[in-house]
Amino acid sequence: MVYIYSPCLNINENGHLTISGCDTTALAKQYGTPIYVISEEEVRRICRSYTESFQKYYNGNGRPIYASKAFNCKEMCRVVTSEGLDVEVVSGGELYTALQAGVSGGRIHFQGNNKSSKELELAIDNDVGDIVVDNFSELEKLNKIAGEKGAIANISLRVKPGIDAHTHEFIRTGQVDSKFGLDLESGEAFSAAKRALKMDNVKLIGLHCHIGSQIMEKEPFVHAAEVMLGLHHRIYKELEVELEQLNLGGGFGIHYLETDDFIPYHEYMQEVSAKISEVCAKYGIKLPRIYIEPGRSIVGEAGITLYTVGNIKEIPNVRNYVAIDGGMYENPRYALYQSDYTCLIANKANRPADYVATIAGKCCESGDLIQEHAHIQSPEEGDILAVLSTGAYNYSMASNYNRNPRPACIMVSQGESRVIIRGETYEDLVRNDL
Ligand SMILES: Cc1ncc(COP(=O)(O)O)c(C=O)c1O
Ligand SMILES: N[C@@H](CCCC[NH3+])C(=O)O
Repeated sequence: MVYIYSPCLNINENGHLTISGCDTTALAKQYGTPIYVISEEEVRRICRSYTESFQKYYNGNGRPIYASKAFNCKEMCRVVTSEGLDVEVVSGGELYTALQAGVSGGRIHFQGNNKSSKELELAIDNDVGDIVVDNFSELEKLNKIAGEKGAIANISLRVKPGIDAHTHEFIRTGQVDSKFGLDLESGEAFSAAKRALKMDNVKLIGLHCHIGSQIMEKEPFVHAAEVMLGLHHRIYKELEVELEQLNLGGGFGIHYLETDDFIPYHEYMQEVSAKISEVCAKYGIKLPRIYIEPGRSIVGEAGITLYTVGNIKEIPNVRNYVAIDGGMYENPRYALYQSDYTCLIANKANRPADYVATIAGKCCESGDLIQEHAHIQSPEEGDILAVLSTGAYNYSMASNYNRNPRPACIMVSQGESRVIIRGETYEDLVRNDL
């Protein structure tokens, strides 16, 4: 049998996979396939465990921020903010979505390594509480735009702490050779702080770092906290400014396979908070307000994708291709990172997973695979295939490649389901064509 690791998943008396009490085969029938399904309960449970950790380890002096790039839509913004989280956005589009969902500007943190003037204006016009400045050019541009609008923008500085986390090279961001942020070691980040503190239309409120994504160990996070507090302290000592906040980013690993061995996030929280207290005591400085910015660990395991199995091509001594009605257009992660996934036949979930399959999409591309060497139940055309842990970076990275309409997204809770993003239609695909 396939190992079902998320608490929102189960197998019912018919041997069907369920999510938040909904039979996945019934969801596939009601809404069609492919579809993304997200468990609201699971998202809420994880949000709560983060907020409880903040209460426990920081006495509430800080807050988790949901990194909405993992999965951004209006309902998701509503769900996470109703649980007390702030929202991080990384583009004008994500910012607009959060605002449309009713998130107040003050609860939004705006990231991005190359924000346009238009995006910065949108942020200032909506009183975004924390614009995370990536580089000198952006700092000057923002000061000018804020000045023209008679505003003072609250900013943090995105710092590269020089930490090389062990994860896929495409999703590592804290090392010196990175397009993100201001370098710590060369003094670039300190110089940016000095410059910002002299500006009339920005207010420097904090520092930010993010070392990468799907990180399984806690040491790089603990190290990053220590290094960042070193800069915080240097700014205090040499520039006589005690910054209000420190954002240590996201990046906590989740299950994609049964064998994935990552540290549960409350353990990160415990060790990082202990290091922060120790370092602050050593420097004799006040504890800044602490933020973290998880995306994947909030929504990743809460989501699955459902497909209908199409043709099956068994090539003797080569491999078995099991074609599905989705592909790299709605989940490009295998094509990009050869990322692992657990797959199963949802209508045969209690049977042995003794068939080795390559799950192939329907795009015109040989690399359009969702998984290779997947151990699934013996498939037949018309079966429902479920791919687990697709809540993060699937819908948000989807495209219309081959003019495939992006699938709908369904939210489920306590046996009930509702559409939170409508599936695109062919008319949607030609809407902007002239
Ligand atoms: C600046 C920033 N914050 C937060 C995140 C969220 O990371 P994750 O989804 O791995 O928690 C990312 C993505 O890696 C990021 O670039
Ligand atoms: N999109 C990536 C991670 C990048 C995280 C955002 N900085 C993934 O699917 O794993």
